[in-house]
Amino acid sequence: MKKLSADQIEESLKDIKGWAYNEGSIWKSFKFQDFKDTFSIMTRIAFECEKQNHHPNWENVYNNLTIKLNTHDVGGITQNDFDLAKSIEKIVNNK
Ligand SMILES: C[C@H](O)[C@H](O)[C@H]1CNC2=NC(N)=NC(=O)C2=N1
Repeated sequence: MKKLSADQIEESLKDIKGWAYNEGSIWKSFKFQDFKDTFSIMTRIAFECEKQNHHPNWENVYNNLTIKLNTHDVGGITQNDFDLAKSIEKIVNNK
């Protein structure tokens, strides 16, 4: 997988609402109803990550979930990060 340039990252971010680039990752914070909802969505995301063999850095505090994506294999952002971000949006938006 090829590392994306800053311009390519900027362009790809336009397709995923609420995601931004910071310090080597693309990231977004989510807030859900309660812990049960949050963890259930995390479980669904986890299965999708296994399918894509691409895994998030994430932090959960009660009903808050912050997800940071990067490709540690290449030390940057790749298309894999944007593919996973789009899948996460589908799961979160129940599509
Ligand atoms: C060996 C294994 O396939 C790789 O380490 C995969 C697994 N999941 C991964 N997840 C993420 N986010 N970045 C990677 O570079 C990555 N690499």
